[in-house]
Amino acid sequence: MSAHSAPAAPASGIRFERVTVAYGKRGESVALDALDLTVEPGEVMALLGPSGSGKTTALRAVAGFVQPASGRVFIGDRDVTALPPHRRGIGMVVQQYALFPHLRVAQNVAFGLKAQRVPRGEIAGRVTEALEMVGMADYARRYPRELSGGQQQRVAIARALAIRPGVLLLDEPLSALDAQLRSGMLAELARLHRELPDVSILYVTHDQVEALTLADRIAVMDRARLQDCGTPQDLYRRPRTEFTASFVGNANLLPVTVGGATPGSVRFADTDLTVAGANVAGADEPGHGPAPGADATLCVRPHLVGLGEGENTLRGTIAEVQWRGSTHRLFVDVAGHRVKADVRELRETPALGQPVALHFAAHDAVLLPAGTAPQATDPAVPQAPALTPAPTPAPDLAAAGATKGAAPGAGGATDG
Ligand SMILES: Nc1ncnc2c1ncn2[C@@H]1O[C@H](COP(=O)(O)OP(=O)(O)OP(=O)(O)O)[C@@H](O)[C@H]1O
Repeated sequence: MSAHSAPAAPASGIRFERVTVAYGKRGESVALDALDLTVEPGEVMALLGPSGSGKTTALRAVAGFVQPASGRVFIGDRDVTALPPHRRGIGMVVQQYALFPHLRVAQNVAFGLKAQRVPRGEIAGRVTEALEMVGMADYARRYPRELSGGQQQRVAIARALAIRPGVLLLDEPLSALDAQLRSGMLAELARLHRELPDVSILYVTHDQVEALTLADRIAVMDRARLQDCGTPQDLYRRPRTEFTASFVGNANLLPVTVGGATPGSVRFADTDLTVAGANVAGADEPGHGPAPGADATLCVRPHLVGLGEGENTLRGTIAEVQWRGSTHRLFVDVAGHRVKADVRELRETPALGQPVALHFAAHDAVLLPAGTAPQATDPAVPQAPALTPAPTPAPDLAAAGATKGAAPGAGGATDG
C-alpha cells in the first residue's frame, strides 16, 4: 500500500452500552450478553474469541445489521442504535471480500460513494484516492475474478475506506488468505492504520497473532460475554482468568491450593511453591483475590519455565520433546500433570522417560481464580483444560510480521 495522504475522517470511537442481541423467534438464543465496551477514537480494538462467542454479532450491532434486544450503541457521541446501516458512517470488510463480480474494481469502490450520494464529480477522485491507499490504483479497470485473493481483499478495504468512515469494522478480513499473504496484509493493515490515525477499528478475529499484532487493546469474548479487556501485553503478562491465559498466548495452568507450608506459598500436588512476588489476579479488587485454603490456578508461560532447579522446582519425567527451530518444547509429566517448557540452546535432547527438574520464578507466575477456564457449550468452542494446549496455535509473532503489541516470548512456537 502506498504512503498516500489519508482522507480526513471524523474522529469517533464506538461505545457498547449493555448491548444484548438474541436470535431466534422468541429471542431465546443470546449471542451477545450485556456487552459494555468502549473503543476510543483512533484505537484498534480486536474482538478475540472462539467460534460462536459473539464477535461477529457485536460487529453487526455496530454496523446496524442486527438490532439489539436491549442496550445502546454509540458512534462518537451519536446514539446509532435505531439508525439504518448506511447512516452510521462505517466502513466494513468481511472475510469473503464480497465484491460485486459484475462490476470493475473502480465501480466496486464507487458503490458506497454513490449510495451515500457523493457528488458525481467527486467520485472518481475519491475512488483513486482509496485505491492508491491500498496500492491498487493500477487495477481499477479489472474485474474481481481477474485479481488474486489478497488483491480482492485490498479492493474491499479500499471500498470501505472510500466513504471516509470514522469507524472501520473488519470481520476476519484475512482468514481467506494463505499464511504468507496474511502476514503481509497484517503489516499493511498496521501501516494503513498509521496513515489513518483517526479511524477507530473494530477487528474481529479468532487468531491471537492477528489480535496481538494489530490491536491497541484486545477484548476477549467467550460464550456471548466479554471476559477480559486490555492491551496485548497486559493480557499476556497479567491475565485475569484461565480463559484469557490459555487463549492469549500459551500457558501452563497448575491447579493449586492457596497457603502451603510457608506464608506466600501455594501447594501443587505434593510441592510447596512460592507465589510471593507473583501477580495475583483480582487482588486489587475488594473482596477478591484468593483466600487461604482456596483452590486457585497458577499460570506460568512455557518460555518462563527453565530446565534445572530454581526458586520453584517441579520434578517429573520427559513425556515428549518437540524441536521448534529456535526452541525445544519439553512436555514433562509432573505428578500427573503435563507441564510445558520452551527451552533454548539445549545441548542434548532429553530422552523420553528421563527424570528432569523444571523451575520458574515466582515473579513470572500469575495466580488466577480457579474455575475460570472455558466451558464448552457449543461443540465448536474448544475447551482448554488445565495444562493442555491453548485453543488456537500460539503465535509466531516474527512470522506474522509483528508491528506492535508483541508479547515478549510469545512467539516462536506452534502449540502442541
Ligand atoms: N442469524 C442468526 N440466527 C441465529 N443464531 C445466530 C445467527 N447468527 C449467529 N447466531 C448464533 O449466535 C452465536 C454467536 O455468533 P457469532 O457469529 O456472533 O459468533 P462469532 O464469535 O463471530 O463466531 P465465528 O468466529 O465462528 O464467526 C452463535 O451461537 C451463532 O450460532
